[in-house]
Amino acid sequence: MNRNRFIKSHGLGNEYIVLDEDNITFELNEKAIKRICNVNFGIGSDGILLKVSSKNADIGLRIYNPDGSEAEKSGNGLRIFCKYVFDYGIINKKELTVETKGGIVKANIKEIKKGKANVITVDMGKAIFKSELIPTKYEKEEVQGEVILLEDKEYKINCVSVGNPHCVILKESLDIDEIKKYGTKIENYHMFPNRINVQFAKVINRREVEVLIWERGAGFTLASGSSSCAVASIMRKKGLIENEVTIKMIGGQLKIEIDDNWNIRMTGEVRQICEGILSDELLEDIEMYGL
Ligand SMILES: N[C@@H](CCC[C@H](N)C(=O)O)C(=O)O
Repeated sequence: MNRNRFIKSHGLGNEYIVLDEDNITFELNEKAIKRICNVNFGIGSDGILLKVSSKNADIGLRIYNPDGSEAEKSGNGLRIFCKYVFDYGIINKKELTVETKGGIVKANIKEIKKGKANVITVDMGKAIFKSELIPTKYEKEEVQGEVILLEDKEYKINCVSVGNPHCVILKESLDIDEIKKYGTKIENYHMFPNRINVQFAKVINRREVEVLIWERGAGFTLASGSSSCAVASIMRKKGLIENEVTIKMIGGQLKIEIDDNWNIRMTGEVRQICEGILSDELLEDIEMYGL
């Protein structure tokens, strides 16, 4: 394989660049991540997925946000990564395990189109509602319906971890400008020591939910797999939905299933955008300037 080869794919408009630890000639540090993810000075992406080895699973994955921070888990990231290892013959089976910082997940290539993985299911693990494990600084056992005040706005928040931390706000109507304005304030709210991903969610009916997303370390995105799992978990806990629900986002939709023990399964499409080589000039600029 060529040195510094990358592929770029998206899950419902949530885009990721995939790199292989054994195949890059530079250190994937904060400077490099920021520049590669920048749309003007790099390729542009909602994050980077780095293939690493694993002793405990078929393969390992590290997930980076465009601000250089590392995430424990990513739903779209996992489906994109599984498509990559399947399409490029790195793993030659339809059922595989992937080790992330947020735990080991089991994935299943559900639909293959022209020899390439198209629809993928991932068992994302359990929804965790315990405040300190999310983590939050709340002393209460769980953060459900807690009120926060942000300058001129009050929100009732509900928190959950699906491997990474989420803050779900139930709304009667969804406003993109509002999440763009308050997303960053909620992400960085002082009660969230590791920051948090934010969702505004509206129930359409017991099987359909509409969601807007503000991602930790990435900002406003068109879709998010772990956010979909988080929203479904909170809504299920409140008895607002059935155990199988379609999460509708700007970029597309995902099917989320939650069993009685809070195990979450996510199913959705992934599409490749392009593949290429990071140029020597880009690597020189990372070295010299960062972003
Ligand atoms: N887009 C992702 C979530 C990526 C990680 C997130 N920004 C975090 O910091 O936890 C998804 O599809 O789940």
